[in-house]
Amino acid sequence: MTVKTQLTGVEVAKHNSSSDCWVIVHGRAYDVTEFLPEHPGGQKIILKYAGKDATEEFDPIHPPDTLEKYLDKSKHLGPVDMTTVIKEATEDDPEELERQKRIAEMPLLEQCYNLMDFEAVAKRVMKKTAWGYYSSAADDEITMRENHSAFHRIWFRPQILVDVEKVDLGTTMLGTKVDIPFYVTATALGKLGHVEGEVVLTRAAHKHNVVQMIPTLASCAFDEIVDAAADGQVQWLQLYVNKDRDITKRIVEHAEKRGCKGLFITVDAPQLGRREKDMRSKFTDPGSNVQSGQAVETNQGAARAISSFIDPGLSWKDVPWFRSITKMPILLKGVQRVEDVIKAIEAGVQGVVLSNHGGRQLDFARSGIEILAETMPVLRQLGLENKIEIYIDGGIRRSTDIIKALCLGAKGVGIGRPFLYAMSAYGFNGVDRAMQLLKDEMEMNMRLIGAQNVDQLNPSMVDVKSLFNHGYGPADNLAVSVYDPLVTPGPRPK
Ligand SMILES: Cc1cc2c(cc1C)[n+](S(=O)(=O)[O-])c1c(=O)[nH]c(=O)nc-1n2C[C@H](O)[C@H](O)[C@H](O)COP(=O)(O)O
Repeated sequence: MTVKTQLTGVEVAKHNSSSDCWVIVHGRAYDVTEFLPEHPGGQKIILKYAGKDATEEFDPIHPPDTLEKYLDKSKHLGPVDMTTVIKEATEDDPEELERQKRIAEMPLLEQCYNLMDFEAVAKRVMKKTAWGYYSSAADDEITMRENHSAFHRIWFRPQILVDVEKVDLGTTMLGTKVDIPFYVTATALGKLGHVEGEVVLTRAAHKHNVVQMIPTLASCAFDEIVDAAADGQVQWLQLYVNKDRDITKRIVEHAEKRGCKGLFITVDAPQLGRREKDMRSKFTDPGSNVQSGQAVETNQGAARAISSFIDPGLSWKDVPWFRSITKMPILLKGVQRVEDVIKAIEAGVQGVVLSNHGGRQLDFARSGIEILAETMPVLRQLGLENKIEIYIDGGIRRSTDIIKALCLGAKGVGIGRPFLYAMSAYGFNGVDRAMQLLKDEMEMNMRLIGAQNVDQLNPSMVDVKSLFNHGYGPADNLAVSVYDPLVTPGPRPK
């Protein structure tokens, strides 16, 4: 008697309704009928794949161990003979054909000379859902543009006749020696841009001896990203705090056990910002929001669909609890005014990231570099400047941005989108080149400013007179081109 070991595609296809819903992921079938109302991304996105293979849609958004971790074992139906699964005949989607043509004509990697080149290429070759999610920022995206344009209001006061034959770009971050003062900051859903996701950034960070901050909302499983690191490679954890503190405690303890050397608690996102490019993509459909039980509105985009667990009740009273559950240095990511930097010192944390989340949260929040310029003089006046490590992120696109930040007192800077774009367009080689370009630029500009190492960078080397004067501010592009050409609304959802 032959033991039936595999389901067939025909059998799975029979379970294709909201009252009886099976899907296939990575060659295995799962009964998700009872899970449907709990899915943070809504029911419709799952029902679209009822009775079918959902792997392609599942992968960029969910770490591989998601079903293992969260779907009751009784719903795991076993392997499917994939040769019996009828592949959806994808009618030739003209937009996809167009995109493939642009990929075929994309510039050679060697033709990318700076981080903005990667953005330009990524915009042309990325899937529009992915571009929409990565490039999106809140409301009119004024803060996202201010993040970079603020650096243009800072001018250098270089010193001359310094022997700069040898220039050392190295520094330490939370006690870790790094080759250049930037780190790969936490950005969610790495597999939207590249099939391997965050592990690509892990490998590039190792090659250039910089730190990687692992996002809570990574596409790759946390352990996958840690396992992809080389021996001794340093990684930090970025944490969105869950309303269920037991889950948060487990995540923090596991990260410490796996060797993470820093806990970066994101404090500027009690609710994820309203990112309209992301919302325009056809990512999610209406469905129930498991945590609050409200229906997730249509077109909330990826951000809203994956962030319903975040606790808006997080407050200063939680900091002692965090200090009680981990020995890792604790830093607050998303601090936006000097009063809160002082509170962070009083609360006993080891550092802050002056950041507005890449403009993806509160529009008209100030740039990290402007908050830094406000903060350091006050800390110096109070004799607190060495009590805490201060990082900034947002809009860092040139090594001169890094140098300006260090002149003003930052320990280092976080970089997000540029490495995502480089990865999405050219994979590991793209991120590798992006990091090398920054290193080469920085070595040259350190010579030109007259500094042999980063410790010599100081406030006298920059003129920040105009920094606080926003003038007309960055152009309000959104009013000009409301519909990003690559993310125009598709046909009305059926
Ligand atoms: C670009 C990007 C940024 C995200 C990000 C995702 C993307 C695609 N996500 S988000 O989906 O929730 O918004 C995170 C995140 O998971 N956690 C976090 O702390 N910051 C998140 N950030 C913010 C990031 O850590 C930096 O603050 C920001 O990217 C710095 O600005 P640049 O992109 O200009 O370098």
